[in-house]
Amino acid sequence: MPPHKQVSMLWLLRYLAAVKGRMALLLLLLLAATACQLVNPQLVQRFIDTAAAKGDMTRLLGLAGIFLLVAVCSQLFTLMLNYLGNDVAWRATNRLRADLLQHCLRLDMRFHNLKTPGVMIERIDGDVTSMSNFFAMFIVQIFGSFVLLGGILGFMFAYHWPIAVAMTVFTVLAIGVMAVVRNLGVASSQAEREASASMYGLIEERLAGIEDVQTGGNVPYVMNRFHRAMRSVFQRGRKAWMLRVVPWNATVIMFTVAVTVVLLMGVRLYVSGELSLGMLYLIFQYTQMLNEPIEQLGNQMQEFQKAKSGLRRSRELLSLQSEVVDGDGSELPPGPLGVEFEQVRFGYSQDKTVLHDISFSLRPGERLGIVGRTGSGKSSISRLLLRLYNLDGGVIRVGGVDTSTLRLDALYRRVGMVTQEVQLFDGTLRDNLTLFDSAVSDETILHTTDRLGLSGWIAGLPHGLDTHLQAGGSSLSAGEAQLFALTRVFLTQPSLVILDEPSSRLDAATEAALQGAVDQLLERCTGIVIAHRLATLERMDTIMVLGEGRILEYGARMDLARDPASHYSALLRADRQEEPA
Ligand SMILES: Nc1ncnc2c1ncn2[C@@H]1O[C@H](COP(=O)(O)OP(=O)(O)OP(=O)(O)O)[C@@H](O)[C@H]1O
Repeated sequence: MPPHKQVSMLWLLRYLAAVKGRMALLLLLLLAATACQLVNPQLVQRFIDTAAAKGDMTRLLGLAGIFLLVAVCSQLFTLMLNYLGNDVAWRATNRLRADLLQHCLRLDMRFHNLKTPGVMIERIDGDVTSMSNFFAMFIVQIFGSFVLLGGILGFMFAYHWPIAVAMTVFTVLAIGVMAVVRNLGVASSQAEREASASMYGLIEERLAGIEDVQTGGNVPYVMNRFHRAMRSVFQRGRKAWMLRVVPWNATVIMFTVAVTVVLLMGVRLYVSGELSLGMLYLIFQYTQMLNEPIEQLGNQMQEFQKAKSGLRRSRELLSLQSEVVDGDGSELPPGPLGVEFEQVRFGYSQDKTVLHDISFSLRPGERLGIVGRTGSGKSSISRLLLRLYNLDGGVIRVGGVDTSTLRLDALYRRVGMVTQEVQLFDGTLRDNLTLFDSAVSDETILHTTDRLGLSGWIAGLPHGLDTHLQAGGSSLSAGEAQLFALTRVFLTQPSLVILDEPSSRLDAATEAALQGAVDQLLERCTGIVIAHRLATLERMDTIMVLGEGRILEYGARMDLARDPASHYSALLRADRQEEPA
């Protein structure tokens, strides 16, 4: 969407529709508060005129009593209005936040590769927060301001039309000026939000890589970039603020002129005896009161400008489509799933092909080991199998079904993956193992860990399954994280499992435990193991050797191992020579 394209506000109505009952109550309260505001000056006018005419004391006391009652009610209504306005804002914006997050979670990896988490936080929360006041009060206050303006001018026309005409001219002019200048700040407000999104991105990125920043002595460089980001936020923020306050300043000047004109007209009429003192007060008071709805309209225009850039960005985000589209099939055959790649071609960007013409086929229950140098495309194969990206060409079939025709959840239910990076969530070990699925009982977990030979590890933790783990992955060592990830996948009972092996060396005991767990896992499903250590491949049926995105070799492991001319046996020889060292 081009940055300056007009954005319709109508899609927001969807969010307000959910709170329409509360909105109606808000409008009722507003009408009641406005009525109180209009009535009170008239009570004072009568009070002044009665007092000036040395009228009845009981009537004066009565008027004072009613004035007090109306003033208290007006205050109460305003209080309730504020409360309800905030309530509506939170309800409506929380829905929008949830929609944005859900949408982002479904967007493809190409999108996520380009955005840092900091930027995403700003877009999901920051932009929406900038709209919250707009949600709460915009419609209500715009409506309320017009009702109040209408009421004031209506009464004035009933009392004295020339002054009413002067007030109307001023009101129309003031609103007209605001309508013309209201769009001034939108582009700069958007630029301000963009600058602040990249500042959050920078903070997040650097904190995520805190170890590298500290050990690499990069703090001055990071601070330098941070200062530049802050300067950009400040400069853009200042410009946006200045452009936002223009409408407000314009009306303040016009208002001062209007009050002077109306006051002069009123005083002249009072001196000539055409107006009572009470009426003079009423005219003065109503002219003063005009300021409030006009200022309110100005404020709302400012909020509108702030909201509009957030709104535009949220709308833009919501209109992005994931390149990976859910298919409509959900049927995969029972039992271990075969895998077939047919002339698969893929690149993360247009200009570089990472996988060329990859074709192979795995029978259900078969175990494939993939080896190859760093960057040869091993992990990319597993990402494609899980449909994290679309293919540039070819077909991938799982269980004989083209994965692009499958529903993603149907695929993920049957395929498990253990990567080198294990993501932990803030919660107990149990929650992390079951991914918050309370249907998995403790018995199943313990039975599984027992089978995998991991019960000793869990028993060694301070609170067993209730041990609290921190988000990220820092509370587990590399070996523990791998054991943990295997258990997690085991519990989902996959029919096809992909293991992206850790490259770090584990101690002998952990390695033995890990190997045992892998064997157990692969016993009941088809397995693809991306191996960095050739020892892991001893239990594989088939070997694929990848080189620069092409299959250099593919065949039965035993055959390749026996053939001295094969890449695989060359790798085995190199591995054996390395070992004594
Ligand atoms: N998210 C990405 N965006 C762009 N290019 C990528 C991305 N991930 C990987 N690549 C590139 O694709 C190529 C293959 O990467 P891949 O991760 O599949 O290699 P690999 O064989 O698994 O490597 P390793 O053994 O180091 O894990 C590399 O050139 C890499 O730079």
